[in-house]
Amino acid sequence: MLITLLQGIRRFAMSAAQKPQIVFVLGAPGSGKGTICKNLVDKFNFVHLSAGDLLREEQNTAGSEHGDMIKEYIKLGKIVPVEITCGLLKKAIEKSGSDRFLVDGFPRNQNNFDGWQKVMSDCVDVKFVLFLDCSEEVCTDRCLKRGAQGSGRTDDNLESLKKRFNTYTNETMPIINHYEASDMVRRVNTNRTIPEILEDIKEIFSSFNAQS
Ligand SMILES: Nc1ncnc2c1ncn2[C@@H]1O[C@H](COP(=O)(O)OP(=O)(O)OP(=O)(O)O)[C@@H](O)[C@H]1O
Ligand SMILES: O=c1ccn([C@@H]2O[C@H](COP(=O)(O)O)[C@@H](O)[C@H]2O)c(=O)[nH]1
Ligand SMILES: [Mg+2]
Repeated sequence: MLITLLQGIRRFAMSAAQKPQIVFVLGAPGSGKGTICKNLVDKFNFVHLSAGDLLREEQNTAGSEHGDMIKEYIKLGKIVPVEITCGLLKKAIEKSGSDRFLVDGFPRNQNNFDGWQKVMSDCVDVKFVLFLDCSEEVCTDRCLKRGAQGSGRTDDNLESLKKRFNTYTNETMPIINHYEASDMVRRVNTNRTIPEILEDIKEIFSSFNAQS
Protein backbone atom coordinates (compact mmCIF):
# COMPACT_ATOMS: atom_id res chain seq x y z
CA MET A 1 0.00 0.00 0.00
CA LEU A 2 2.74 2.44 1.08
CA ILE A 3 4.93 1.43 -1.88
CA THR A 4 2.05 2.00 -4.33
CA LEU A 5 1.45 5.42 -2.82
CA LEU A 6 5.16 6.33 -3.04
CA GLN A 7 5.29 5.15 -6.66
CA GLY A 8 2.24 7.31 -7.42
CA ILE A 9 3.87 10.37 -5.84
CA ARG A 10 7.11 9.72 -7.76
CA ARG A 11 5.21 9.35 -11.05
CA PHE A 12 3.33 12.61 -10.37
CA ALA A 13 6.56 14.45 -9.49
CA MET A 14 8.30 13.17 -12.64
CA SER A 15 5.44 14.11 -14.96
CA ALA A 16 5.31 17.62 -13.44
CA ALA A 17 9.06 17.98 -13.93
CA GLN A 18 8.82 17.05 -17.62
CA LYS A 19 6.08 19.51 -18.47
CA PRO A 20 7.13 22.76 -20.16
CA GLN A 21 7.68 25.48 -17.59
CA ILE A 22 5.82 28.73 -18.14
CA VAL A 23 6.34 32.20 -16.71
CA PHE A 24 3.53 34.63 -17.54
CA VAL A 25 4.77 38.20 -18.04
CA LEU A 26 2.08 40.81 -17.41
CA GLY A 27 2.00 44.58 -17.12
CA ALA A 28 0.50 47.67 -18.71
CA PRO A 29 1.05 48.58 -22.38
CA GLY A 30 4.63 49.83 -22.61
CA SER A 31 5.66 48.51 -19.18
CA GLY A 32 8.57 46.71 -20.87
CA LYS A 33 7.29 43.12 -21.29
CA GLY A 34 8.89 42.57 -24.70
CA THR A 35 12.14 44.34 -23.76
CA ILE A 36 12.61 42.43 -20.51
CA CYS A 37 11.67 39.10 -22.11
CA LYS A 38 14.34 39.57 -24.78
CA ASN A 39 16.94 39.97 -22.05
CA LEU A 40 15.72 36.90 -20.18
CA VAL A 41 15.87 34.78 -23.32
CA ASP A 42 19.60 35.40 -23.55
CA LYS A 43 20.30 34.92 -19.85
CA PHE A 44 18.08 31.99 -18.96
CA ASN A 45 17.47 30.12 -22.20
CA PHE A 46 13.72 30.82 -22.45
CA VAL A 47 11.62 30.89 -25.60
CA HIS A 48 9.72 34.18 -25.70
CA LEU A 49 6.12 34.01 -26.91
CA SER A 50 4.34 37.36 -27.12
CA ALA A 51 0.58 36.83 -27.43
CA GLY A 52 0.30 40.26 -29.09
CA ASP A 53 3.01 39.39 -31.65
CA LEU A 54 1.32 36.06 -32.43
CA LEU A 55 -1.99 37.87 -32.98
CA ARG A 56 -0.35 40.51 -35.20
CA GLU A 57 1.27 37.72 -37.23
CA GLU A 58 -2.08 35.93 -37.56
CA GLN A 59 -3.73 39.22 -38.55
CA ASN A 60 -1.26 39.54 -41.41
CA THR A 61 -1.52 35.93 -42.57
CA ALA A 62 -3.18 35.81 -45.96
CA GLY A 63 -6.49 33.98 -45.83
CA SER A 64 -6.74 33.95 -42.02
CA GLU A 65 -10.39 33.68 -41.02
CA HIS A 66 -9.69 35.80 -37.93
CA GLY A 67 -7.52 38.52 -39.52
CA ASP A 68 -10.15 41.26 -39.77
CA MET A 69 -11.48 40.62 -36.29
CA ILE A 70 -7.99 40.69 -34.72
CA LYS A 71 -7.20 43.96 -36.51
CA GLU A 72 -10.34 45.59 -35.10
CA TYR A 73 -9.76 44.28 -31.56
CA ILE A 74 -6.14 45.46 -31.46
CA LYS A 75 -7.01 48.98 -32.59
CA LEU A 76 -9.72 49.20 -29.93
CA GLY A 77 -7.53 47.60 -27.22
CA LYS A 78 -10.05 44.80 -26.78
CA ILE A 79 -9.09 41.26 -25.81
CA VAL A 80 -9.41 38.68 -28.57
CA PRO A 81 -11.40 35.54 -27.58
CA VAL A 82 -9.24 32.92 -25.91
CA GLU A 83 -9.87 30.16 -28.46
CA ILE A 84 -7.81 32.16 -30.95
CA THR A 85 -4.99 33.33 -28.67
CA CYS A 86 -4.62 30.11 -26.70
CA GLY A 87 -4.69 28.15 -29.97
CA LEU A 88 -1.77 30.24 -31.29
CA LEU A 89 0.17 29.88 -28.02
CA LYS A 90 -0.40 26.11 -27.87
CA LYS A 91 0.74 25.67 -31.46
CA ALA A 92 3.89 27.76 -30.80
CA ILE A 93 4.72 25.84 -27.61
CA GLU A 94 4.33 22.47 -29.35
CA LYS A 95 6.28 23.58 -32.42
CA SER A 96 9.18 24.95 -30.39
CA GLY A 97 9.88 21.77 -28.44
CA SER A 98 11.54 23.88 -25.69
CA ASP A 99 10.83 23.23 -22.03
CA ARG A 100 10.88 26.87 -20.86
CA PHE A 101 8.64 29.71 -22.06
CA LEU A 102 8.03 33.34 -21.25
CA VAL A 103 4.42 34.00 -22.23
CA ASP A 104 4.23 37.76 -22.66
CA GLY A 105 0.89 39.61 -22.40
CA PHE A 106 -1.37 36.68 -21.54
CA PRO A 107 -3.74 35.90 -19.76
CA ARG A 108 -5.33 39.34 -20.13
CA ASN A 109 -8.85 38.74 -18.79
CA GLN A 110 -11.15 36.16 -17.20
CA ASN A 111 -12.00 34.59 -20.56
CA ASN A 112 -8.24 34.12 -21.26
CA PHE A 113 -7.66 32.68 -17.80
CA ASP A 114 -10.57 30.20 -18.01
CA GLY A 115 -9.70 29.10 -21.55
CA TRP A 116 -6.05 28.53 -20.64
CA GLN A 117 -7.00 26.52 -17.55
CA LYS A 118 -9.31 24.35 -19.61
CA VAL A 119 -6.87 23.56 -22.41
CA MET A 120 -3.35 23.96 -20.96
CA SER A 121 -3.35 23.49 -17.21
CA ASP A 122 -2.70 19.73 -17.40
CA CYS A 123 0.09 19.90 -19.95
CA VAL A 124 2.25 22.80 -18.67
CA ASP A 125 3.61 23.98 -15.35
CA VAL A 126 3.00 27.70 -14.65
CA LYS A 127 5.82 28.72 -12.28
CA PHE A 128 4.86 32.31 -11.50
CA VAL A 129 3.68 35.64 -12.94
CA LEU A 130 6.28 38.34 -13.53
CA PHE A 131 4.36 41.59 -13.04
CA LEU A 132 6.04 44.64 -14.57
CA ASP A 133 4.57 47.55 -12.65
CA CYS A 134 4.92 50.94 -14.32
CA SER A 135 3.00 54.22 -14.18
CA GLU A 136 0.49 55.05 -16.91
CA GLU A 137 2.35 58.28 -17.68
CA VAL A 138 5.70 56.56 -18.31
CA CYS A 139 4.05 53.72 -20.27
CA THR A 140 2.11 56.16 -22.47
CA ASP A 141 5.27 58.16 -23.24
CA ARG A 142 7.14 54.99 -24.17
CA CYS A 143 4.39 53.73 -26.51
CA LEU A 144 3.97 57.12 -28.18
CA LYS A 145 7.73 57.33 -28.68
CA ARG A 146 7.71 53.77 -30.08
CA GLY A 147 4.95 54.82 -32.50
CA ALA A 148 6.87 57.95 -33.54
CA GLN A 149 9.95 55.80 -34.16
CA GLY A 150 7.96 53.76 -36.69
CA SER A 151 6.70 50.70 -34.79
CA GLY A 152 3.95 50.37 -37.40
CA ARG A 153 1.54 49.38 -34.62
CA THR A 154 -2.02 50.63 -35.12
CA ASP A 155 -2.42 50.98 -31.33
CA ASP A 156 0.60 53.18 -30.51
CA ASN A 157 -1.52 56.36 -30.54
CA LEU A 158 -3.24 58.30 -27.75
CA GLU A 159 -6.75 57.21 -28.68
CA SER A 160 -5.94 53.48 -28.68
CA LEU A 161 -3.72 53.82 -25.61
CA LYS A 162 -6.58 55.22 -23.51
CA LYS A 163 -8.66 52.18 -24.45
CA ARG A 164 -5.78 49.78 -23.82
CA PHE A 165 -5.26 51.23 -20.34
CA ASN A 166 -8.95 50.94 -19.63
CA THR A 167 -8.86 47.26 -20.58
CA TYR A 168 -5.69 46.75 -18.54
CA THR A 169 -7.22 48.31 -15.39
CA ASN A 170 -10.63 46.67 -15.65
CA GLU A 171 -9.78 43.26 -17.08
CA THR A 172 -6.08 42.43 -16.61
CA MET A 173 -5.47 43.81 -13.10
CA PRO A 174 -8.13 41.47 -11.64
CA ILE A 175 -6.23 38.51 -13.15
CA ILE A 176 -2.95 39.73 -11.63
CA ASN A 177 -4.75 40.14 -8.27
CA HIS A 178 -6.12 36.64 -8.60
CA TYR A 179 -2.59 35.22 -9.02
CA GLU A 180 -1.41 37.45 -6.17
CA ALA A 181 -3.91 35.77 -3.86
CA SER A 182 -2.17 32.45 -4.65
CA ASP A 183 1.24 34.04 -3.94
CA MET A 184 2.29 33.58 -7.59
CA VAL A 185 3.13 37.20 -8.45
CA ARG A 186 6.69 38.55 -8.56
CA ARG A 187 6.40 42.33 -8.90
CA VAL A 188 9.11 44.55 -10.36
CA ASN A 189 9.00 48.33 -10.63
CA THR A 190 9.73 49.09 -14.31
CA ASN A 191 9.64 52.89 -14.02
CA ARG A 192 13.44 52.57 -13.98
CA THR A 193 16.36 51.95 -16.31
CA ILE A 194 16.69 48.55 -17.93
CA PRO A 195 19.90 47.60 -16.00
CA GLU A 196 18.18 48.47 -12.69
CA ILE A 197 15.17 46.35 -13.60
CA LEU A 198 17.33 43.41 -14.72
CA GLU A 199 19.26 43.49 -11.45
CA ASP A 200 16.03 42.76 -9.52
CA ILE A 201 14.83 40.23 -12.05
CA LYS A 202 18.01 38.18 -11.76
CA GLU A 203 17.02 37.39 -8.16
CA ILE A 204 13.51 36.35 -9.16
CA PHE A 205 14.83 33.96 -11.80
CA SER A 206 17.53 32.46 -9.61
CA SER A 207 15.64 29.14 -9.56
CA PHE A 208 16.36 28.85 -13.31
CA ASN A 209 19.90 28.08 -14.45
CA ALA A 210 21.64 31.04 -16.03
CA GLN A 211 23.38 30.49 -19.41
CA SER A 212 27.12 30.10 -19.03
N1 LIG B 1 13.00 50.54 -18.71
C1 LIG B 1 12.86 51.20 -19.84
N2 LIG B 1 13.32 52.44 -19.97
C2 LIG B 1 13.15 53.13 -21.12
N3 LIG B 1 12.51 52.65 -22.24
C3 LIG B 1 12.02 51.41 -22.15
C4 LIG B 1 12.16 50.61 -20.97
N4 LIG B 1 11.55 49.43 -21.19
C5 LIG B 1 11.06 49.46 -22.43
N5 LIG B 1 11.35 50.64 -23.02
C6 LIG B 1 10.93 51.09 -24.36
O1 LIG B 1 9.52 51.33 -24.27
C7 LIG B 1 8.84 50.82 -25.40
C8 LIG B 1 7.84 49.76 -24.92
O2 LIG B 1 8.56 48.66 -24.42
P1 LIG B 1 8.07 47.18 -24.72
O3 LIG B 1 7.72 47.01 -26.14
O4 LIG B 1 9.09 46.26 -24.15
O5 LIG B 1 6.74 47.16 -23.82
P2 LIG B 1 5.55 46.14 -23.77
O6 LIG B 1 5.15 46.02 -22.36
O7 LIG B 1 5.90 44.90 -24.51
O8 LIG B 1 4.44 46.97 -24.56
P3 LIG B 1 3.15 46.44 -25.31
O9 LIG B 1 2.21 45.92 -24.28
O10 LIG B 1 2.62 47.69 -25.96
O11 LIG B 1 3.59 45.40 -26.29
C9 LIG B 1 9.89 50.28 -26.34
O12 LIG B 1 10.17 51.26 -27.29
C10 LIG B 1 11.11 50.04 -25.44
O13 LIG B 1 12.33 50.18 -26.12
O1 LIG C 1 -3.57 37.76 -25.03
C1 LIG C 1 -3.72 38.76 -25.73
C2 LIG C 1 -2.69 39.62 -26.06
C3 LIG C 1 -2.93 40.72 -26.85
N1 LIG C 1 -4.16 40.96 -27.32
C4 LIG C 1 -4.44 42.12 -28.21
O2 LIG C 1 -3.25 42.60 -28.79
C5 LIG C 1 -3.02 43.95 -28.38
C6 LIG C 1 -1.56 44.22 -28.27
O3 LIG C 1 -0.97 43.37 -27.29
P1 LIG C 1 0.50 43.70 -26.75
O4 LIG C 1 0.79 42.71 -25.68
O5 LIG C 1 0.45 45.08 -26.25
O6 LIG C 1 1.42 43.54 -27.90
C7 LIG C 1 -3.84 44.10 -27.10
O7 LIG C 1 -4.16 45.44 -26.80
C8 LIG C 1 -5.07 43.28 -27.45
O8 LIG C 1 -5.91 43.97 -28.32
C9 LIG C 1 -5.20 40.12 -26.99
O9 LIG C 1 -6.35 40.34 -27.42
N2 LIG C 1 -4.96 39.04 -26.21
MG1 LIG D 1 4.98 43.93 -26.19
